Amino acid sequence: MSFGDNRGEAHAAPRYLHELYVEQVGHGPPLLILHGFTGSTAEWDEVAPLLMPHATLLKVDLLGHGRSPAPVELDAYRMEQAVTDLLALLDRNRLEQVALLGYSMGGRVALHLAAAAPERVTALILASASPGLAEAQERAARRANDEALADRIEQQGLAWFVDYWASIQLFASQAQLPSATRAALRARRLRGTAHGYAQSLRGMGTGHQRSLWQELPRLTMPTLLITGMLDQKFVAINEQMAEALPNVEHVRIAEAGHTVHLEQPQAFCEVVVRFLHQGRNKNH
Ligand SMILES: C=C(O[C@H]1C=C[C@H](C(=O)CCC(=O)O)[C@@H](C(=O)O)[C@@H]1O)C(=O)O
Repeated sequence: MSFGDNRGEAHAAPRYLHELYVEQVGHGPPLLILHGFTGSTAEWDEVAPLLMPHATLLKVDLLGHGRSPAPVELDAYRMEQAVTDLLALLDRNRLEQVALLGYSMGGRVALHLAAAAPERVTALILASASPGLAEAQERAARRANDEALADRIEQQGLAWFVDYWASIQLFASQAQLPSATRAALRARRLRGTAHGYAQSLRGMGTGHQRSLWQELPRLTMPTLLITGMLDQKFVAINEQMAEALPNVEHVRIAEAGHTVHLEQPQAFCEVVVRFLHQGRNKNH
């Protein structure tokens, strides 16, 4: 399967458009929101009520997650295929343009969509995201790590992986969350499947995508980068992204780590809503 050069067109045919699970709620201009690895539409449960009065939320379960399928073929998970299916979803909903919000892995998908079809994206919100790894050697090493983890997910099973994943350093700040919040996150992750997560990692993992660092300067849509101050790794990545993006604001949220919308939902939504209204005011 061949893909376009990502400059406005992908040659892949929409393959999963009718199988993607989509929820639409809210009132206002459309906001397509994309969850992170091990997430789903339920990822937004804490923030949807705060965002719904300001936007029509188009929540999607990416392949291998939530109530969307987990195909066997790895090409299904490639970023270019995800972009093609999401653009077809917008077409089906007769949405010429949307604002786009992606968290972590969903932010990497959002960046691919914005790079492939910038004319479709009125505003880009990236929460704890990255444009991938710049160096081929980094990508190769990450692919090897992700492949090994994917195999382990399938060998050790879902419960093992969910507990392992919650324990990684990147999510250390979540230890401060109420136990009920952590339990709800664990329950959400357990509603996925070991196969779906493993396949997503093999097809859409950080090491499997191309680097989008060189594409950032041509993304002229208003872009909001959100990171948690306690997530030093992604604060640093997003500071570098902000240097390359031409129309960008980087907001660092206090007392939050990687999953800002879970750790500081009110602050997260205030920043998102202000940014969305700013963009609308400029267009009128
Ligand atoms: C562990 C690293 O990378 C992973 C961390 C975050 C991303 C993600 O989507 C996590 C969502 C969540 O569980 O809340 C994930 C991704 O982008 O696919 C990364 O693999 C790291 O140290 O970079």
